[in-house]
Amino acid sequence: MSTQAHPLSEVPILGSSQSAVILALAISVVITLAIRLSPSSSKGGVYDLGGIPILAAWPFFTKRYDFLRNHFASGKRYFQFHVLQHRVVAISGEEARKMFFNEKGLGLDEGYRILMGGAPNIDDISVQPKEGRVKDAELVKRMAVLFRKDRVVEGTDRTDRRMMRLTFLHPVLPVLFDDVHRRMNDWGNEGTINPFKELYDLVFQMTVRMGACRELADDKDAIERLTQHYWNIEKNATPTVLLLPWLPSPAKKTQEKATRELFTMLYNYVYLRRNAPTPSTDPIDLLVAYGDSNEAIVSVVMSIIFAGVINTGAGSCWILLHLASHPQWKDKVINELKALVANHTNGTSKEPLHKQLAAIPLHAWEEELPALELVIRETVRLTMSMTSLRRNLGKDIPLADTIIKKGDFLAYCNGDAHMNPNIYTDPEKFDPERYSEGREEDRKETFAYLAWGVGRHPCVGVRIAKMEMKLLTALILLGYEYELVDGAGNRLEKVPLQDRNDIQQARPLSPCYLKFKRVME
Ligand code: HEM
Repeated sequence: MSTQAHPLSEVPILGSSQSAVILALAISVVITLAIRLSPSSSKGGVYDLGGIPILAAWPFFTKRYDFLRNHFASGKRYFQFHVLQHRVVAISGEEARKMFFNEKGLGLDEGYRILMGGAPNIDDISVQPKEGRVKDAELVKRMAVLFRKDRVVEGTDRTDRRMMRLTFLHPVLPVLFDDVHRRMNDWGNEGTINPFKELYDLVFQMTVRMGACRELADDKDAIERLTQHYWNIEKNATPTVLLLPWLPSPAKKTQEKATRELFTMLYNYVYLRRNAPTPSTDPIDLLVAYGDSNEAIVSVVMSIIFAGVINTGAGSCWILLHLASHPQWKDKVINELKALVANHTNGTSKEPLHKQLAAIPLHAWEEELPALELVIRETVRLTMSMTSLRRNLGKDIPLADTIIKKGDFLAYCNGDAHMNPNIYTDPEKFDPERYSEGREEDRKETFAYLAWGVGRHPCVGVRIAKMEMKLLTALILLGYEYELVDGAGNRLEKVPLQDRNDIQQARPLSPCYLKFKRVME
């Protein structure tokens, strides 16, 4: 393994000393934008919201789901508004959806980076990777290799020769079970947890194990700090930061500070692994073997952790919430999990639950839990009704009687399909049976089911995300009895509605906790 010095001081990270100049510049740009008033109009089949651009765009950043759905409900099929100097076209319907997910020139990353924020981005701290940045498409390839099935099970890799030298037989699954079990022990035998904190913490733990290195995954305090940095970046992705990215607002400064600290923290682990006497099979070592610079590896690991935590965290929480209020599905899943344990372990084993579950082969987790698969499918349909974003990086694209030009943005609310009563009967209802043979509601239109991505950008983490959700569900359903309670500890019979404007964490509209009692070690 090649060594690389630890010149963190050499990494050019800009401070915020230019604040005063930037502030003056920002104010003048805001004034310029604010006076660019235009009336609303309909041109080329696209309705222009008009008005003061910054005000017209504001609800897109504060209540995105309501903003898009309300405009479409009022009869507009396509409408546009401006974010900074950029044109954003919001689209709906099957034809536009097909174009959105299939069109080659539409870039995913730029869409999210500029219109969503919330993810750490080393551009915010002006780090210059010495050997160039890992391109978005390359980054996705790196992730795909790290999360291959055979690596999860036994660590072999047949397609990538550089990685092959380092990927020995090293099953990750038992380590994940150990990690989660150890952290669940901290809950005690009885109590109440906020799933949107505790389960997200467990998902962070698993994602760090899957996407970084053992030194970090074994250090609970370091993961706690890392988690804090991520939430600081996410919580401070305010409309001001997104609409006025040059304004040195407190939120922007907090984001930059968190990104810098996150970068420094991960950089130290990359340095540690690169200079370790013997390479391991951990993801950071594999990325070192790929030949990437320390800075590039940090940016890959940062993205893996963000992509890995956000949706898996929400999915894990909502599976438990929905099962609590649908006892027939809960029983079905529990029976299925018990059968899985009985079929794959020694029925008389005195091993603790997490050890028994860890002994079950991955293929059995993937193939022998049909009811849990349906529950996951339905849960992610409901949680993933957020907005997909793209930027046109290629040639002009015709839409209605208008042209989506290079540099324009497109926004498609997945709720247009997922919450469409013509596709999904009673779409707000949790009804895992809707996918079963004979009903197959998700096949009524092209790309009617978008929860794992479709077309050009399917999710590369789907396999590991499903495994993580199954692992958590199994440990909780078999190891604990639980019910839903509100903030005052009163039992909730019905699951609260999801706040669809909570675009990152997908929390419920009213507080909801899990009251639990341990029933099996
Ligand atoms: C419940 C968990 C998850 C859900 C529901 C989910 C869903 C999605 C969806 C809908 C997309 C497409 C977005 C779009 O078209 O705009 C996507 C893309 C992606 N996902 Fe996931 N995801 C999950 C977990 C993960 C995990 C664990 C990872 C890896 C660490 C991951 C990595 C990615 C990446 C890298 C892409 C972008 C692919 C590309 O640019 O071509 N996801 N995911």
